[in-house]
Amino acid sequence: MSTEPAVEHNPAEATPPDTLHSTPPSDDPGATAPQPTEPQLGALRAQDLTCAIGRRDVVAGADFSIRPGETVGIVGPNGSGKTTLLRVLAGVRKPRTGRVLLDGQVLHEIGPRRRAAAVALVAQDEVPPADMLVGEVVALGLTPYLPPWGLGAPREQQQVAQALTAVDLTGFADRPVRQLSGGERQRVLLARALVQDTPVLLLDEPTNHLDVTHQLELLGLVRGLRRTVVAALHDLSLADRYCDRIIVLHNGRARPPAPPADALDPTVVAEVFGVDANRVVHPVTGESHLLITPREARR
Ligand SMILES: Nc1ncnc2c1ncn2[C@@H]1O[C@H](COP(=O)(O)OP(=O)(O)OP(=O)(O)O)[C@@H](O)[C@H]1O
Repeated sequence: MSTEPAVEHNPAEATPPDTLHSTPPSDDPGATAPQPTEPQLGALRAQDLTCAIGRRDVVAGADFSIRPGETVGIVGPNGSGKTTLLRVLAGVRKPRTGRVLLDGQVLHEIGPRRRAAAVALVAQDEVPPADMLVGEVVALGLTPYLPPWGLGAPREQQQVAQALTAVDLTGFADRPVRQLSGGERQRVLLARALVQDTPVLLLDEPTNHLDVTHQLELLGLVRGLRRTVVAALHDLSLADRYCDRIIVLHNGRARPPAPPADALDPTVVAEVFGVDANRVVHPVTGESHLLITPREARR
């Protein structure tokens, strides 16, 4: 059967989900609790990447690096190429020119099984077969780690149950997919990607269909994972709040990843999206929020 080398990142050896950004340093000299180390895997590098559909270049000359464990947003108007770029970063679409390096290896030269253990993509509006059970869909994320016909072990069921709990779908494993709402289906697909336990997680519009509570929970969850996350997002305020850096796509180009305050500077937002952006301080939390308003609102 498969002659692919052993996977590099087996969930059986994976560290339990931990918070990358939120663990404060201990000031107790006697404290023995181990501090989480920075993730070692999941460095993505786009080298002079041109992504095309047919003969048309959708994004040209993209050149950037994403560090292991970073959460990077991709924003841009409709049709600017967010999905196309994500699919190239996932290895499911070949670039027209340039290459993607994953931990120094050319992504498109890695075999499908090993790639599936390294990169998970939650596509926009994917609809799993309606007659599958929720647990079966989530278990598909374990496929790269299993021997042929290896599904069904208690350990796998436990991993599926944990992932469903992480996306607030405890007890859904035996529900048919056809009985789910759009938002619940979206969270099942995220659970599948969680059990896939890859160093890199690519999300295409992950908050589509989600109510406001689950939008915030989902982005908080993925940001707390010790993984590299790249997410295409339409909501600039959410991108501003949850991303370490943001790539803005505009006129066929990808601006280099920059911290939200720079990437979503009011001048950039006005030029790219034609709306006004203002930073305001939340009156209760004191946090900075990006406020988007239509241009005519100021007239
Ligand atoms: N299968 C296809 N055939 C031809 N053109 C396509 C195809 N898929 C996408 N395109 C075009 O490629 C461009 C980029 O599409 P893409 O889906 O990557 O944009 P996007 O930024 O993700 O858009 P949205 O915000 O609407 O989801 C668009 O102009 C789109 O019309």
